[in-house]
Amino acid sequence: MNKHLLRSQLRKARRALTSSQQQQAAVAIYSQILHQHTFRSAKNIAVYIANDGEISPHLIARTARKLGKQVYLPVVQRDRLRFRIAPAGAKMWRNRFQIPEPLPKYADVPGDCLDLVLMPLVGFDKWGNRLGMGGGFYDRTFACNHLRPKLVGLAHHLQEVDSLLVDNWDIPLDAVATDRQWLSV
Ligand SMILES: Nc1nc2c(c(=O)[nH]1)N(C=O)[C@@H](CNc1ccc(C(=O)N[C@@H](CCC(=O)O)C(=O)O)cc1)CN2
Ligand SMILES: Nc1ncnc2c1ncn2[C@@H]1O[C@H](COP(=O)(O)OP(=O)(O)OP(=O)(O)O)[C@@H](O)[C@H]1O
Repeated sequence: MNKHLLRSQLRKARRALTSSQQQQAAVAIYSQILHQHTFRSAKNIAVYIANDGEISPHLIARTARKLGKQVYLPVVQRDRLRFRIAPAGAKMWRNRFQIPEPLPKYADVPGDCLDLVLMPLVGFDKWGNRLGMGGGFYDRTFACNHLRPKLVGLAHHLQEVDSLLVDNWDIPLDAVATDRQWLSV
């Protein structure tokens, strides 16, 4: 199946989850991540604001701050992402995709300054290939091999597919955390 069709089907399935399913999934994924060495050892962690039925990392972000970690959110700059410090209750505006971003008064850094990036995804397979929203933002941001942080996709289990078609610009994930399992690649 081509990326376009698969993307629209998986997005539809994700959006069809009820709010109680979403809440349970957010708790489940939080419990998964909390025990992982990649999370415990990370000092600078990027999360995202859930959109379009994505699994929400808000519980992870809250605990990360309590543990003294610095939490960042992606900001869209031209064709790639930078990561802006997002303290609890940070003031936000919406970007061109209507996703909230912290205001520019908070400092931002390039992706290679982070230890761990929790990434939204539309689909994934057991080899850590990732299907995103189609903008190529994460792929461009982490195209450079050296100094790449740990990239961990967060997903509802229904976002797993047998195998994704891989393009040469696709950057594979180091792991995928779902509401049911932790998959190290
Ligand atoms: N929560 C979240 N934040 C994120 C991403 C993401 O996938 N999820 N991104 C990951 O890259 C970046 C933004 N990329 C995005 C790319 C396309 C669409 C999107 O909804 N496209 C709509 C059309 C929206 C419009 O143009 O107004 C669509 O395809 O229906 C959203 C975000 C940065 N922040
Ligand atoms: N490193 C790169 N250099 C130039 N163009 C790129 C690069 N990575 C991705 N692209 C472009 O981005 C477009 C979208 O790629 P793709 O469909 O794989 O996005 P995605 O991974 O689903 O989205 P996202 O990373 O935003 O979640 C492609 O048309 C591709 O040409």
